[in-house]
Parts: sequence; structure tokens; C-alpha cells
Amino acid sequence: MARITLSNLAHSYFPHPRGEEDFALKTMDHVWEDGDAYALLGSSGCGKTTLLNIISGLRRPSQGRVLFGETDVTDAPTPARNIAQVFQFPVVYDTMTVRENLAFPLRNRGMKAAYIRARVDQIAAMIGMEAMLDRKARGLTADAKQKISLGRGMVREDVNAILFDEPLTVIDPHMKWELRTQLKQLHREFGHTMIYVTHDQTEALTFADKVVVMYDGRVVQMGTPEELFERPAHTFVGYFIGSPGMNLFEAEVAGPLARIGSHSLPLGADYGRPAGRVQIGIRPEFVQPTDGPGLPVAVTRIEDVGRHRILRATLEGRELSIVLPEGRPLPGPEARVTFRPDRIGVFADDWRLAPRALQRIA
Ligand SMILES: Nc1ncnc2c1ncn2[C@@H]1O[C@H](COP(=O)(O)OP(=O)(O)OP(=O)(O)O)[C@@H](O)[C@H]1O
Repeated sequence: MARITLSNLAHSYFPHPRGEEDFALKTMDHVWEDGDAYALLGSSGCGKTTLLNIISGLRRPSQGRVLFGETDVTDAPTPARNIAQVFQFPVVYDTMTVRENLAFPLRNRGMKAAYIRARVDQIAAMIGMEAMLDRKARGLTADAKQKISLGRGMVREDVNAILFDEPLTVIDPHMKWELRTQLKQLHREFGHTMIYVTHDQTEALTFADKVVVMYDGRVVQMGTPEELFERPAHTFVGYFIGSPGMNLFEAEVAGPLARIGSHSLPLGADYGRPAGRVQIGIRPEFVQPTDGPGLPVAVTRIEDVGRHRILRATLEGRELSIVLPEGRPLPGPEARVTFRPDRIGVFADDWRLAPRALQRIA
């Protein structure tokens, strides 16, 4: 197992990139700690697969280095990196039985037959395929074949890291949750460094200790699910994480006050006079209807989602979501709301500002 360091790394698919916009990955420095489970999350085209392929050695970065522990592996081919990979679609040997497929990586490394048998039984139990071990892979459903791919990815105990690229895409929704739980269990047991690419926040938040959020070729935040929820470093994290995502409004900020259109509201701290495109962000959980003074909103829709209700409203013509806890009375169509001051984030050119010092938190 190994810590993975990306040093001054960037990648362009163009042979002669003319500027930043030609880079699928913008310059980055990141350390992925040994033994942690990471989810690499972001919308389509943000660079997740490019980054994963650079870590696995399928692609050479056009700039910078990749280190496994202290060893520079930038120019090492995939087989020399001692990693396991699971892709979006199954990669299995049709003419082999399920047992032979699962045993393949262990046989290749010359492990003893008794160890292989015991380890394959353990992995088969994990992916729920004990009853199928002697069947040929040919003729199995895509779902079953992908479970074999997952099992094969996890069968070796001595890998530097296990990389998953959207591995549950073809898996039945009921089984998804179970497999994710199993992966987490396996991580607890064996402590492999795992990197799991997904564009699904539920998958990312339930699987990972740390979520790495990518946007437009950059890692905009690496943090625990709680950190991403509580202190998004970038407006994309605020909007992408959470259901519904963070409410964002263009605002004028002066010291401890923000102004949205003709309305003024207190911030939890003094932000000075930030330059650039200034926005304030508040999660729907911290916007609440009030009978007292507050911001006037027009409620347009109410969605009952079980434990709470989501109110869709407009404030100064901009959309606003409100999460109304169970048991709280519904407001009328013309309501007033408050934003909890200590839960308001201030962003300049999309990056969160720290109070007073006005530093970027990256
Ligand atoms: N082989 C390639 N040649 C040229 N451009 C590429 C190549 N592969 C990816 N790109 C571009 O690089 C950018 C990042 O793509 P990448 O596949 O890494 O994103 P992603 O986040 O994994 O997206 P998805 O979730 O759709 O797979 C995109 O603009 C994409 O069009």
C-alpha cells in the first residue's frame, strides 16, 4: 500500500496547448494518504477519468510527477504500479468459471492453492456469488459479471491501491447499496488505499472517508462529507453536494452585512469589502420561515419528501429552496424567511472567503 503524491501535475490532450482552457487537468498538488478511501466526484467532463488514468499509468501526464510512497512512477507502466482496477463495464474471461476468474490475479502472482481457495471463497461471499463459483462466466448477466470484476479487483491483499471507475453503473439499484457497504467493509478490514470515481454524490458520500470534488479540471475541495456540507470551499461544492444544493445569491458585502437587491441581512462575521463577483451561500436546511422580520419570499411549490418538506420559492426573482423540518407549520405563499447568520458562506469569484483576513480556502 502507498501514499500517492501528485506533484505539479497537469494534463492537456493537445500537443501544443495554447492556454489554461486547453488543459483537461489544471496544475495541481495533492497527497492521497495511504489507506484512506477516497471518492473522486464531479460532473461529466471535469477530468475524473483523466486523473484516474494518470494515477493508474494508462496515461502519462503532460506535466508533473506521480509518486507512490517515495518512488517516482510517472514513467512506470500500469503493470509495474501494482494496483488493481475496476472499470465501468465488466472485464471477465468468459471461458473461465467464476472461481477461476476470481483466482486469476492470485495465480498470476504464484500464490499457494490453499490460500487462493480460502481467499476466493471469502471474496465470493462478499459479492454474493458463492453459489455460482463453478459456473462459466459466459451467459451470466452483466450485473453478475460486474460483480466478478469487483471481486477480482479486491482479491489481492498486496496492492498499492484499488482504483474504481464508476463501477456500479451496470449494477441493479438494490444491489448497489449492498456492494457499496461491502466495499466499505473490505476497506475497514484490509485498509487498502481506494479511489472511487463517481458522479453520484450519494455513492461518494456513503463510500468515502474523504471526497475529492473536481470541477473544470481542478480539485476544488478534498474533505470529509461533513466538511463539504458545512464549509464548501467553492460554489460548485455547495451546489453539487446536498439535496437540494446550496442557495447562492449575488450580493454586495460590506463588513458584517450583505445586501441582496434591496434587502439587507447580517453575516456571522466581518468580511470587509470583497472584490470580484461576490455571492453568499446558504444551505436550504438553514433558511427558515419566520413570523418576525425577515426576507420576503414567494413560495411557488411544496414537495413532501418523507422526513421533511422542501419549499421552492423566489427571493428577488432568484430561486430559493427551504428545507422545512417535520412538524413545522407551512407558511403562506407570501412568507418571510431568515438565513442563519453563522451558516452563511461568502464567496468571491466562486471561492469561499475566510472572515476578515479574506483568504481563499482551497
Ligand atoms: N482521449 C481524449 N482526447 C481528447 N480529449 C479528451 C480525451 N479524453 C478526455 N478528453 C477531454 O478531457 C476532459 C476531461 O474528460 P474526462 O473523461 O477525464 O472527464 P470525466 O470527469 O471522467 O467525465 P465522465 O464522467 O463523462 O467520464 C473532457 O473535456 C474530455 O472531452
